[in-house]
Amino acid sequence: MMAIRELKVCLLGDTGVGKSSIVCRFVQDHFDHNISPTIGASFMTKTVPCGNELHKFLIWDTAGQERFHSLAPMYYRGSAAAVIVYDITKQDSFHTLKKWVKELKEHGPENIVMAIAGNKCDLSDIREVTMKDAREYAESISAIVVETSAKNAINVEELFQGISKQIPPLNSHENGNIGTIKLAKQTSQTSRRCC
Ligand SMILES: Nc1nc2c(ncn2[C@@H]2O[C@H](COP(=O)(O)OP(=O)(O)OP(=O)(O)O)[C@@H](O)[C@H]2O)c(=O)[nH]1
Repeated sequence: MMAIRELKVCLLGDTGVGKSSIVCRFVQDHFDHNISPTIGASFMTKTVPCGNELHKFLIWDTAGQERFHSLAPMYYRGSAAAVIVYDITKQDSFHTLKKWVKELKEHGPENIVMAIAGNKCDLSDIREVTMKDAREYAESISAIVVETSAKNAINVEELFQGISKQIPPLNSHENGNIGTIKLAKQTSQTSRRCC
């Protein structure tokens, strides 16, 4: 018997930074050059082992287009973690990320784990955001930070592993409102929905 913990995770960030592509790489190990912009939000799950627990990520991939901004609270409310994504080749997207962090701090769950993903690191020859700037900023807000490439499958697993490690274990006194607890056989299951 192994405890399965359901952890709501949302992805936030500018349109086109690669949120859906990161989720698609993580859940389906697939990359689509012609992926469409998300309308509203999309949902997928993936279960991964973490120590003697299983973490079932309930992943809400939000739409980055400004017209969907007002929907975001539905997805970050009750989230154990937020993955905030920017595109390393677009300084503007790093600015948008900071706005999301501010919103999360003001209106998000108190103990939300924040993970910053600098996506498209396969395009580092045209980067506009340095790793140093990203690290310093992440440190200032106590967030995890990693550069990813959904395209080349770089650091996507590591991103979610990093989140898993930041979630206090079940026997911790701090586990308050970060997911429900179920007992189940030791199976690793992945629910796949189209992205
Ligand atoms: N080179 C490169 N391109 C990527 C990468 N990740 C995503 N892309 C491309 O970037 C574009 C946008 O990707 P999406 O995953 O739709 O971006 P999104 O953040 O979900 O966008 P919205 O749904 O509008 O919020 C697509 O053309 C992807 O193929 C990456 O790691 N490297």
